[in-house]
Order: sequence, then structure tokens, then C-alpha cells
Amino acid sequence: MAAESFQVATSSLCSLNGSHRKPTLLSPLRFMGTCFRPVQSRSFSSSSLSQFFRTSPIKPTSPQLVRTRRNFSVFAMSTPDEAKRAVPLKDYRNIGIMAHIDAGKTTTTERILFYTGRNYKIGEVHEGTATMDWMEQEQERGITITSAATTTFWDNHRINIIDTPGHVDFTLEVERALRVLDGAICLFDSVAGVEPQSETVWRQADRYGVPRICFVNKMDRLGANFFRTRDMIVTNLGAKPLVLQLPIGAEDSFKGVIDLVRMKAIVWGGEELGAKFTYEDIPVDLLEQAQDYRSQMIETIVELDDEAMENYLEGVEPDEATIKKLIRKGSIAATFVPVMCGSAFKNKGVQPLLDAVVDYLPSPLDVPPMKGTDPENPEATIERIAGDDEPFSGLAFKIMSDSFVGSLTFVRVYSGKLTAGSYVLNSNKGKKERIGRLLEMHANSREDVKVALTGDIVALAGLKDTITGETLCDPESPVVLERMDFPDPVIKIAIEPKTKADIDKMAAGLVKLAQEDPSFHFSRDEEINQTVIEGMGELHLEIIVDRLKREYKVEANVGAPQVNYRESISKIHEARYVHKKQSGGQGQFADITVRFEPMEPGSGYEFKSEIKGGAVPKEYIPGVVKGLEECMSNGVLAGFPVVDVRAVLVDGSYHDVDSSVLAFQLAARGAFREGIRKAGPRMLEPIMKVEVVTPEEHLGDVIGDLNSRRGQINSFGDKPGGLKVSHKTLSPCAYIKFEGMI
Ligand SMILES: Nc1nc2c(ncn2[C@@H]2O[C@H](COP(=O)(O)OP(=O)(O)OP(=O)(O)O)[C@@H](O)[C@H]2O)c(=O)[nH]1
Repeated sequence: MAAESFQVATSSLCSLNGSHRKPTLLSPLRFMGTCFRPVQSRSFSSSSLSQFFRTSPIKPTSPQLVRTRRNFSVFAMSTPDEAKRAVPLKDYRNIGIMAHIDAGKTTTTERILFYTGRNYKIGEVHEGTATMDWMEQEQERGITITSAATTTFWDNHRINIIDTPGHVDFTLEVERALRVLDGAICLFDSVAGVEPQSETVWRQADRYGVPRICFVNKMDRLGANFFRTRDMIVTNLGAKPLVLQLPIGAEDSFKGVIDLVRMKAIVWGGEELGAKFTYEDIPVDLLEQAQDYRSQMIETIVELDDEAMENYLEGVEPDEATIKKLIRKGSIAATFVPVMCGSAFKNKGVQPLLDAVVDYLPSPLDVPPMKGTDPENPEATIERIAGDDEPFSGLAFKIMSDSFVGSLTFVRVYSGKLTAGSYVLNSNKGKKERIGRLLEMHANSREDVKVALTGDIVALAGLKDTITGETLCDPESPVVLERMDFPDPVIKIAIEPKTKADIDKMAAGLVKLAQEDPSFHFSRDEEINQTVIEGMGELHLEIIVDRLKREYKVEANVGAPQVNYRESISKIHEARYVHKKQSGGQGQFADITVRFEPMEPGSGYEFKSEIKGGAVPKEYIPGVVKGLEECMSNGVLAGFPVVDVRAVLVDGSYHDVDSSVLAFQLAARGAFREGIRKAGPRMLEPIMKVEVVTPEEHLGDVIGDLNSRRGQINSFGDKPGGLKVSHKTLSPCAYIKFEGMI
């Protein structure tokens, strides 16, 4: 049976799960072209279908089950073990859902999983049963793992959804998700509009050039305003919205949307899960507005195509297919962002949103080829073209520990195939890794697969040396893909195990947690004889300590948070240092002059040599570099790392017999101590841009609190719903480029 192909048609996916309706096998299959063979027509009762699932390698939750727009569910012909591509690469969508906290990301994802047939039973956030709600899920084995990525199908397209959290302390999670996804849905709460964290993730997505669709959610809420949110997309995000839908009603009377592409009203018959919608004529009172917005839409998109523009000027509007093609073109090029609306909670608008993901977000073939460098020659750029026949390359973007499988490494395949049992090269470390198990993750299930193809996101069990951000590739065609940027930690606390027995467990736990999360660091401070953990904020560290307790059974005492300061200099100073030692054994001699120059905030540390005529021979320069680098991690004021400094080796001299690399290393340390002290050393503290939304009666308290942290108010403003907002910038000097909100 496993080798056969099947298609199962049913009017409701619930019936596959053994409820009232009778699913029927259909023939011939219309959807997948050459990937499928015609099958016999046959009827299944619910019980015989359950029997089928018991004996077949195809499971109700396997990716071979495809749900289409027409409510069909189809089994692709390949069994899970076959390396054949069931869905062409052009029909892949790797997407993320990005939003401010509480905009409805989890709710929308749950609806997507339901309507695409992945979840038979919907979970509600407020009931604590959402499949993707990791806070709840963390208490159960395996659930957090699956929140990293899940796969589902819509209209014969394979959609890999990568989860992104909303809180600023987990910015890194968003960052690494953006690095591996090809497109994103940006959700907004229609009452609050564009909120601070949406602005942050929007800028991150800009940086990675990720095409987006906007979904104005919560249209059923009191105070919902689609048009205000559309305006905020312009003013707060600087983007060009392309309105594709208009709401029909708002708040209690939100009924559906006007589809400006088809010029039809989409009206939902109810609010319950699975409520059906119908295409109707546009209500008369909204017709003029709809015509107006449709004209704006058409005028924007015809600019992308000369022929369409000519026709339009002659009074001929593009047909539906051309409109969709041009919207797709403009969205992928980020000329504009399509804007849609709905209410995920009331089950309105999710199906058209899924259609838009398919129609307007890019496949791996639509995005520029992945760039990398030759590990042997970092100057040489290599491009990896998406395609199964290309050499394999993939990026590890997330590591999670699982008590059953061990460590799981999530990899996005950019080119070629990854086969279980094969060896790949970790090109960052130059080490080979054996690929043991390949797992495709979904919610609370995971599925072993033999092969991962281009565009796939899989979890690899048991990799030894690979950490987040590293490249895995074909050993015959090595490449180092562009790395992700990891922000520096901004806060640290001391942590101490409560009992002696916990010491080893705590060390093991911290190593694992740091492997998973590159924005979390830990170190041992010998001076105070304590372990220090560093992260992106108090919540971040709180969760780390909580995970130590729950997952590694370590009870620990934590100290008060301390800010991670940096040191820098304020003026140029040139320092000469001669290291000379004659007493006993061979003498040591090194003479160097180093110029210390302040650099722009955020530039880090740079070394340059301006030595001419061999005043310091080449072989000794690594000693100078090493000596300076050692000192840079330990400033002269309070021992914090020194940043935004350029050290230029300008002159020096050596001795034919007594000079050595070590002597120059020691001379560099001396030059650092003298030079930095005289170059106007200063302390830097991390700053954040903060936007606080508060009910008016608490405004005074909020201002008092921020003042006590030396914040500066930039602006005040009213927020919809009677809330006040105050803008604050904490601390005037920056060493990190970090913006966010608390
Ligand atoms: N009225 C209304 N409420 C909604 C809608 N979508 C989500 N909610 C509610 O808003 C709250 C937050 O929704 P979530 O889905 O958890 O939002 P989120 O963006 O995932 O939140 P974080 O994971 O905390 O970032 C929940 O109580 C939802 O039930 C909607 O369309 N209408």
C-alpha cells in the first residue's frame, strides 16, 4: 500500500479523524500533475480509513496530506521515505509571522494550521491550548521544539512557518528567523495600529530584504480602525501600502472584506471555527469607496509594466491574472506592501490571507541566490543557486535540546539535498558532521524523513560541533554562507547553585543553553568567585534561570542585575613603549609606538599597521595584535571591554637576537595601558529606545521611574483607546546599536 498513490476527498477534515462524514477516494487527481498517478475510486468509511492510517506509512498529520482551497485533502504519491519532490520548489513558501506582543500571532497561526488541515482541533490562546504557544508548551516535552518551524499545505503549495516571538528580549529569535525565511506576514492590531515592536521587526525585515504582507487583525474589536492602521504603515514604517481589501463593517458588525482584485465581497456566515464564506456583490454603500481604492491599486501596479500601463491609459484595466502577477512582482521587489484585514479570533480573513501568501510572497526561486564565501579564500564570493541538483548548502539557525533526541539543529536547506546517513562539512569549523536523523517538525509530532530538499526546513538530531549561524555544505563544494549578526548582551547577573550537588549540573545546563541561544553568555568571574550570566534583558535571564530549574533541575540563587558597561576613549593619543629585559637567560627587546584613535559608536575594535621599511618585522606583528587584543577585553577604568577604538602601529624597533613575538606581545600590553589612560578613557552604558504605553493615571509613575533611570523624554502622544504614550531614550551614550521597547 505504501507504494500506491492516494487522494482523499472530504468536505471537512474532521471527517478524516473519524467523525460523521464519509471521505471518498477520488480519481483522477487534478492537482499535482506529474507528481501523482491516477488512483482507483474508492470509498472509505471512517473506521476503514483509521485502519488505513494504522497500516500505512502515511499518517493523517504527514505532509503527504494536502489540503486545497476547495476543501480537498490529497495524499501525494510519494511515501515519506522517497526523495522525490512532491511540491515543486516554485510552490514553496518559507514564511514567518511577525508582530508586536498580543497582535494575534499565535491565534492567526492556529487558524492557519486549522484551515490548512494541520490541526484537527484548534487551540485558543486564552484557554492555554494553542499549539504554537510555547510558554504553555514548555511544560510539556517536545512542544517548544516544534514552535521553531512547522510545515503545512495550501492550494498545492508547501508553507513552512517559522515562529517568531514578540518580546524585545527575544530579538535574536526574530533575527535568526528572518535570516532563513523568504517572506513574512506582519500582523497589526487594528485598534493599536503600528506598535513599537512592529517597528523594530519591520526594520529587521528591511535589513534582510524580506518581502511582506500586512494583515490588520482584530477588526472585530471595539475601536478597530483599518484606515488609521494603513496610515500608520506610511508614517511609522515609511512603507508604501497597497490596499487589497477593505473591511465590511467594524467592531461588532465586522462581516467580511471586499476583495479589490476580484471586486467582490467576501462574507463569512458565522464566527465559529470553520465558518463558511461566500462571494457576494459589494454592498451598495461601499461601492464608491471600493472603486476608489481599486483605482489606486491598479494605478500603483501598472507602473511596474509598460504594456499594462499603456492599456490602462487607453482605458483597459488589467485582467485578474495580470493584476495578481503585478502585485506579486511589486511585493517581491518591496515596491509596496499588500495590506489585508480580518479577525483571526472570529475566523474571518484567514483563507484569503493564505491565498495571498501563495500569490504574493516569494518562493526560494524568487529571492536572490544565497551568498557566501570560499572557506579557503574569504575574499572570494560564492553564490548558491536554489535547486536540488546543486551542491548542498544549508544554514543552522536554531539549536534546541530535547530530552529524548538530544540536541536538535534546525537547518534551512538553500541548495541541493541533505540525506540521512551522509556526511556534510561544517565549513565554519572545517569539521565533518554525520547526518543521523532528519526530522520534519509539526506541533506535537515529528516525522523522520530520509531526505531534505532545497527550500526545506528540517531538524537534525545529534550533530556534534555545529552551532547557530554555521554553514553545513557538500564537502566537495565548500562554502561559508553569510553569518547572522548576534547582538551583544546588555545585562548580567551573578548566579550561584544552592547546593554543592548542583555545581556540575549548572555548568552542564549553562553550556547547553548558551549553545541554543547566542545572545546568552556566561562566564566565571574569578575575582568574585561567581558565575555570571549575560543576556538581552531581565526577562531573558529570568527565563534562563527558570529553564535551569525546570529542565536541568538546578536550584540557583541569583544576584541583582548589573549593566554591561563598555569602555572607550575620547581623543587620539600616541604611546611608545619599550619592553626590555636583560637579567638572566636570553634578553627580551621590543619597541613599539601605537596610536589610539576613537571611532564611531558601534564600530568595535580595529587594528592597523602603518609600519614602513621593516621597523617592526612582519613576523613580530602578530605579537602586537595579540597583546592589544588581550587588553581590549579588560579596560583601564573598571575592567569592561574596550570598544570603538582603532589601534595603529606606527613605528618601532627590534633587536636581532633579543626580539621575539612574546616580547612584542608584552610591549603591546604596556603601550595599551599607557596609551588608553592618556587618550581620555570613558565609560559607556547601553541605551535603548523605549516606548511606553500606559493608562493616563499611571503616566506620573512611569515618568518618575524612567527619570530615576536617567531617561530623556522625546515626545508624548495620545494612543487610540484613551492611552498616553511617552517616548524615552535612556542614557545619552551608546555602544550598541540596539533599539527596542519594554
Ligand atoms: N477580539 C480579537 N481578539 C483577538 C484576535 N486575535 C487574537 N486575539 C486575542 O488577543 C490576545 C493575544 O493573542 P495572541 O494570538 O496570543 O497574540 P500574539 O501576537 O501571539 O502574542 P505574543 O505571543 O505574546 O506575542 C488573545 O487573547 C487572543 O484571543 C482577533 O482577531 N480579535
